[in-house]
Amino acid sequence: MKAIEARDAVLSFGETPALRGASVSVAPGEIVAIMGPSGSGKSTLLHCLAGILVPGAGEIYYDGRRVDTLNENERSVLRRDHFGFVFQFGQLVPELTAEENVALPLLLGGARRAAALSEARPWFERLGLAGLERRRSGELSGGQAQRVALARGLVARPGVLFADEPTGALDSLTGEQVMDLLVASAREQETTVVLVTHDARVAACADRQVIVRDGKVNALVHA
Ligand SMILES: Nc1ncnc2c1ncn2[C@@H]1O[C@H](COP(=O)(O)OP(=O)(O)OP(=O)(O)O)[C@@H](O)[C@H]1O
Repeated sequence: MKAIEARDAVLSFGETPALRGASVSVAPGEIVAIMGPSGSGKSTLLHCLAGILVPGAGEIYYDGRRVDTLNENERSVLRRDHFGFVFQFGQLVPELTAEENVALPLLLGGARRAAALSEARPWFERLGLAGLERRRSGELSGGQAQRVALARGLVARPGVLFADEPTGALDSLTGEQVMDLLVASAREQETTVVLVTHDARVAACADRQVIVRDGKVNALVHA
């Protein structure tokens, strides 16, 4: 199980400050929800933790390793080999079948096609998607597509799963089902989770909630 941490992260987009010294420490195997008003810096903090953006000041650590000092290529290898991602709109590759989408992180990690597909397939049963393996994303409901995206985020057993509004495009019942599956699967494979959400019911599924305001993590709520 792996820890992820931001220490005093500062980041501006041009003149717009997005993070003004944001610190958050997520323990190995912990599920943390990042809440806060629109524009407060939640996604920017998630992107810094995930090595997508590099803060102008401050430090990011994954499993005790400094992330923000890695170069672009090193960060992209780190993301590929250690992190999983789920976004608001599943962002499945439309040309690929559902099972090929799930297998994608394994293929990018160098697995052979047959091995990757056979690791991808059990996820369909596990997430209630049996029979949909050969569908393309245009032939899936929003909830089904998001479960495929969740399987893709977890298939390579990442150290950390980053989820940015994973239920934001779903109705509340479907969102609840996706969250239940996310939490159960992450716990089962001991994946640490950093989740951005506006939805208090989604955040309540986490072990702990942190609130971002004006680019700082300034309140802690224990679930
Ligand atoms: N690519 C960008 N270019 C310029 N400004 C940006 C960019 N991304 C974010 N910002 C600005 O940085 C600040 C923080 O944005 P961020 O997306 O992190 O907030 P958020 O809390 O995730 O918002 P929301 O809940 O609305 O998604 C905002 O003022 C936003 O306008």
